[in-house]
Amino acid sequence: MTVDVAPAAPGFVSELLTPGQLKRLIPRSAASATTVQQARRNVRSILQGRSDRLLVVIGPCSIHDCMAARHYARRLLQMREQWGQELEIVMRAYLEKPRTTLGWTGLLNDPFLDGSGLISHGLEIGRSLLEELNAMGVPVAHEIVAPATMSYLDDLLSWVAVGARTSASPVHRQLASGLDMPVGFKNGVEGQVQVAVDAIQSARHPHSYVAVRPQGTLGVYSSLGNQDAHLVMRGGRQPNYDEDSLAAAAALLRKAGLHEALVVDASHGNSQKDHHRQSMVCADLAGQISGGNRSIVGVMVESNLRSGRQDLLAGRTPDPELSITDACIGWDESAEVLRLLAEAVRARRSRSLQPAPEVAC
Ligand SMILES: O=C[C@H](O)[C@H](O)COP(=O)(O)O
Ligand SMILES: C=C(OP(=O)(O)O)C(=O)O
Repeated sequence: MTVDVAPAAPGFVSELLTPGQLKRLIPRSAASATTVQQARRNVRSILQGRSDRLLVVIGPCSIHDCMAARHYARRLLQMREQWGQELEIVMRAYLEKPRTTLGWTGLLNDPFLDGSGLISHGLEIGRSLLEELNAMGVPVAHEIVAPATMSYLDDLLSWVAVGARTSASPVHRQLASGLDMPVGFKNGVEGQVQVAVDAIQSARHPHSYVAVRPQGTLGVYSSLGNQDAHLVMRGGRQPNYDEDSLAAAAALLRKAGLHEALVVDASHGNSQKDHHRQSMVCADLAGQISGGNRSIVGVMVESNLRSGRQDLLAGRTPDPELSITDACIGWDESAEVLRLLAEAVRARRSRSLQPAPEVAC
């Protein structure tokens, strides 16, 4: 939903707390800090090939109801425990949405789902939720849409995406170069992979750029470069999760001197926005992984408590368990996808434990 009544006059409408003030108001607890630090370390090990587990970023396309998000997280925690040997499960807790044209832009921007755009409330509600999820032991993922809001949330995030609409953005690349967490750059909406490879190369280098300081003023930030910037294959006009497309992407990474680590998004261009296809994409990826593919290091899934999506209608409270942005797979299907991916990791592991076939001289 967007504001359909133009304001009387353009201009600033309210003050925001500074990032430092919000972090003092809603501090990161010791339990949360442990969740974040462990998850970042685990994801880095996977991306760098030091762990043979699979990163799985799974959860709602967007969060619009905090109770439902907590409920989802409690279920996901059980999955994290059940499949911890095979999977590093990180919850998609996206609080901002990039839109192709118009539409609801996420809990941070419009927490009351009515176009009132009370961002100051959105930041407080969003930060509290992320703190709670981490304190439960569930690490979270987010997409960087508005660079300025990252300084309000960065200490609570274990993985972030730069989306298909922003991988080419110099500002996002610079910001990624200074983040202390793995950043996945998605291929472009039309399916262009090179733009994300270029982004990774840029983000791995040091940059100097204008950034929001904890005190809320602007400053020049000098980054060291982010060695955990990596590629996310999300499809475009055509899916790109098949063996040939992934091999072509791995070749582009190799050519650029980058490690061949691929996270594959089962949704978006890879499902052609039909949520039912996500399980099929995951089954295909599970087959590639079981077959020994080591460049697939992660999978993304859009999943919610209930399958499908709903329109956000003025004056009607939406179902808390059903997506108001992209359609998602429901809980049972999600649990099945996680089982399948975990088994694929086991199969890949057992392959590498088998003695190499004898070669006749
Ligand atoms: O994942 C969410 C959507 O794909 C993204 O926000 C764009 O959505 P839209 O094309 O409906 O605007
Ligand atoms: C917008 C998203 O993805 P993409 O950038 O791949 O369209 C998303 O994951 O919410």
